[in-house]
Amino acid sequence: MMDAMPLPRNSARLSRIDIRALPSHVRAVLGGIDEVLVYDLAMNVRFRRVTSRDGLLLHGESGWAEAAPFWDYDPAESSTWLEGAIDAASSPGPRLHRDAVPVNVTIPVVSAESARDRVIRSRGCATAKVKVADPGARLEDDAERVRAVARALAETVGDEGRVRVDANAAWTADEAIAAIELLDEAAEAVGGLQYVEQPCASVEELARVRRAVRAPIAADESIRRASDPVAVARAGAADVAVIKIAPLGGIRRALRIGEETGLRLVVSSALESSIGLQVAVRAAASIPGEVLACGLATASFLASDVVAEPVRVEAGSLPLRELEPDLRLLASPVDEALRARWIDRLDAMAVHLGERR
Ligand SMILES: O=C(O)CCC(=O)c1ccccc1C(=O)O
Ligand SMILES: [Mg+2]
Repeated sequence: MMDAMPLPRNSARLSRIDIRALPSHVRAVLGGIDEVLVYDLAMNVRFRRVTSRDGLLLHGESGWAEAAPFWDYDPAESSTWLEGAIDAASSPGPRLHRDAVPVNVTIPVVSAESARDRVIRSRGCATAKVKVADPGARLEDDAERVRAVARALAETVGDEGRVRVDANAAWTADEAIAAIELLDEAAEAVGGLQYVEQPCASVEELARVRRAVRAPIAADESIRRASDPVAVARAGAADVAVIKIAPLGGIRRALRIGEETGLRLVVSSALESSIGLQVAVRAAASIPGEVLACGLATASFLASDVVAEPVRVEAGSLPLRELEPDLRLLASPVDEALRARWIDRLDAMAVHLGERR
């Protein structure tokens, strides 16, 4: 008889890649990886230009991990995501210092009313990160959204409420200085902005903005997409380092970079499935001492997930869990063209990784 368990609604798609059929240079890079899957998930919100997520899930001696570089990352840049996933699936995990990690609720570019709603339904997050400066968005709408979020937090968690914003490098230095002044004021109900993430693209602009505004500055793209991820810290251009585990090459490499910056750390997601999020939770749980709320509460942006029970915020934190993909999803395979694209991409990433080793 066929498996009688019904598939979840809005089902994710999942397919297997036969490792034995891969070229030897790819198999050499994969090392002890004994399972490679391709997933394809819809998102239920537009996040910048991203409306769906697809990627690879890898299994090895230490469990499951994920490599899901966005399609605008070239093979060289993407190869660090693969490196990190192979490392996480193959190496013993880090020493853990806590069994749950505080997280921020992430507020996409939505109406003020919907933003308020998201804070209230955040399952106890005292910190909110508000996306601002989306292409085509108006600063006044950003300010209104920040104000709604700050007020909702002040009402629900009082003094513990924190609001940070993320501009994804959209502003010039002059635009940033003016916008931050306005948004800092909009966050008045929680005492102003906790920090502004990546207001401008370059380290020089960040440094200039940091000198000109009250709010602290966090670096994200300046770390995650830079040839020298520590340069922004050396230049005195940031107060906080946003650490994305997958693009920075996995738990150990990412945390080493974080430590080298000497800045306060926030571990944040790259919109991974629950498998990748759980690797990032493990990384955040291994940071000794205080951690700021991490940007890992993004599973709710996925319309479906690759595990039977997606990671879920509890009392403002994500608990540590061991997760594995729901293999029943193999009954709804990804498009063959997408699977072929990932096989090609795996090859291209492996070439870069092989050369670096
Ligand atoms: O940090 C968060 O709260 C959520 C993650 C997030 O914002 C993000 C997710 C995918 C790609 C880029 C970013 C970003 O921080 O810019
Ligand atoms: Mg960011």
